[in-house]
Amino acid sequence: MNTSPLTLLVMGVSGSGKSHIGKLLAQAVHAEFIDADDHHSENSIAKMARGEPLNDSDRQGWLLTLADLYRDYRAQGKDIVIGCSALKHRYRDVLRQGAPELHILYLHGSRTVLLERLGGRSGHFFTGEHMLNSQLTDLEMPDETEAVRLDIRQPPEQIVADFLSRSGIQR
Ligand SMILES: Nc1ncnc2c1ncn2[C@@H]1O[C@H](COP(=O)(O)OP(=O)(O)O)[C@@H](O)[C@H]1O
Ligand SMILES: O=C(O)[C@H](O)[C@@H](O)[C@H](O)[C@H](O)COP(=O)(O)O
Repeated sequence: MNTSPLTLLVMGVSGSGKSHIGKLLAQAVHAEFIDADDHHSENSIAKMARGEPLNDSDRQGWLLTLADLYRDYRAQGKDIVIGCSALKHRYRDVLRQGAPELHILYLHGSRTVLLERLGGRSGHFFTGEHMLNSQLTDLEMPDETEAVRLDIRQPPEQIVADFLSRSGIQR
């Protein structure tokens, strides 16, 4: 059995279920869950609160921080699940700098379902429809060699079970 620390990423646009599924996945493998949203700079949070989408330069330091988190957890022998949009190939390359054996769950959904999900959520700093549009424009979907892609219309428990079986993770 492989005992090296698990490094997992749950990715997708806003409303795809990264936080919800990421927490369930972390429970299932007894790992810690980290929400990338908790690591945005104050500037980025203020920018999103004004309804302005983030750009590459806003995301750069944030992604490096997340890569460092993967590195720290690996160094301590601890399993970690991060929920992060990780929209572009080069963003995921930054994350892999801290986690060379990153297992990725890509949560895929239509714009219609995503908007429904965002509409059902309250108390979150990210709400605008045009912000979702911007993320869908930025999104560079991973292919099947990079990630396990699952449909967000499935029940959360099913998504977690399918991901674990398709990525061959046993914990
Ligand atoms: N597979 C699913 N089926 C039904 N509802 C879901 C599913 N995944 C997430 N949700 C719900 O959709 C909303 C958005 O999920 P959330 O985890 O906040 O997304 P994200 O972190 O990607 O923005 C939440 O209300 C969450 O409970
Ligand atoms: O790359 C991005 O632009 C972000 O990840 C970011 O804008 C994120 O989407 C918001 O912080 C909302 O958080 P959720 O994605 O969890 O809804």
